[in-house]
Amino acid sequence: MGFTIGRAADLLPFPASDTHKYARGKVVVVAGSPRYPGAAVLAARAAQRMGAGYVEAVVSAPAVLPVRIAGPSLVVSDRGEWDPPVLESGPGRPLAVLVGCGFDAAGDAGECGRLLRLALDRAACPVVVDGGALGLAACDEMRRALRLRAGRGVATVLTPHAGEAALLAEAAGLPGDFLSDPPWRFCERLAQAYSAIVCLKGPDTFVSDGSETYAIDQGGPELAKAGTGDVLAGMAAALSAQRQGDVLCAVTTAALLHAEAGRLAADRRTSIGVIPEDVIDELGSAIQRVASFR
Ligand SMILES: NC(=O)C1=CN([C@@H]2O[C@H](COP(=O)(O)OP(=O)(O)OC[C@H]3O[C@@H](n4cnc5c(N)ncnc54)[C@H](O)[C@@H]3O)[C@@H](O)[C@H]2O)[C@@H](O)CC1
Ligand SMILES: Nc1ncnc2c1ncn2[C@@H]1O[C@H](COP(=O)(O)OP(=O)(O)O)[C@@H](O)[C@H]1O
Repeated sequence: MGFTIGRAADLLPFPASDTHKYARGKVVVVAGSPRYPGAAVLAARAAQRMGAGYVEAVVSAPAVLPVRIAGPSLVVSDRGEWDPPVLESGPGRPLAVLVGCGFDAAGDAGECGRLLRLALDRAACPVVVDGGALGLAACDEMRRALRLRAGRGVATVLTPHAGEAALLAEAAGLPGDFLSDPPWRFCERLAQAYSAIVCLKGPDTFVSDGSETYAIDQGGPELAKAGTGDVLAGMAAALSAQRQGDVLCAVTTAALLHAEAGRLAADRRTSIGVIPEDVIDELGSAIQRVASFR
């Protein structure tokens, strides 16, 4: 249940001296919407800071230029034209897809559903499903798609907060008294029901693949601010790309580093003042601190 800092330290993706950008992992971030463009920037930035060598942001048409300006090192494209071939990690070229941060499932359900479906069907690599895409994943059709992915041996990660987790539980027909389970058990059962790795976020965060479950309790209330979940999702996608053989531990390591970065940001800004951008800024110091346990 506990996840030691030493274990996280061993998973840190320090680059080899002869590496190149693709070898460090590519992350495709399909995120944002006309209503929430900022979520795409937070997630993509966090993926870069978590070591991904190449981050592509696939965003709504009106967001293309603003996202390019916010992140000149991001490769930005229009989601309306997103129709990728099979997205596969090549030899020495790991890949992961993040889908859903800043999706506006209420205003934009058709297009968001198309993008989620494309990500799940075409990505023969880890897919992290976050934000507005979680509500769209809460149905039998998507559960079947996740089961198929698990059967093909590719990991899917769901990152719900308590509200999104309740939607997923209800759609899977989990018992009405389900939320009275201890949260680690709830997380484990969600993972089983969705054939996925579930990262159940909250004051304590639990990460489960349905049989093994880890708890991260280092996070503080400075993280309770809109946008920190987008940061965690970007980090989880980057580490999942780089550690494809152990996505459960990659996501747990992301949650641990996220908590550490929040703490370091609070030391500087107080738990009142921290904003999600500060968590991204402190990620390097969090990595250094965790690396000292190697
Ligand atoms: N800068 C941005 O562009 C941001 C975009 N965001 C995105 O905005 C989209 C929609 O977010 P909304 O703010 O509308 O929806 P929320 O995800 O905040 O809320 C959806 C529902 O869940 C409930 N809920 C939220 N957190 C909960 C918790 N911890 N425990 C129990 N219930 C909880 C809410 O009351 C609401 O009914 C998502 O795709 C999200 O990723 C947010 O991440 C915030 C920042
Ligand atoms: N009181 C708290 N203590 C520790 N961590 C928290 C607390 N409240 C929220 N968090 C963390 O902050 C993040 C919030 O994610 P989420 O609710 O998805 O936000 P958003 O969608 O606005 O980005 C999660 O990683 C969660 O674990």
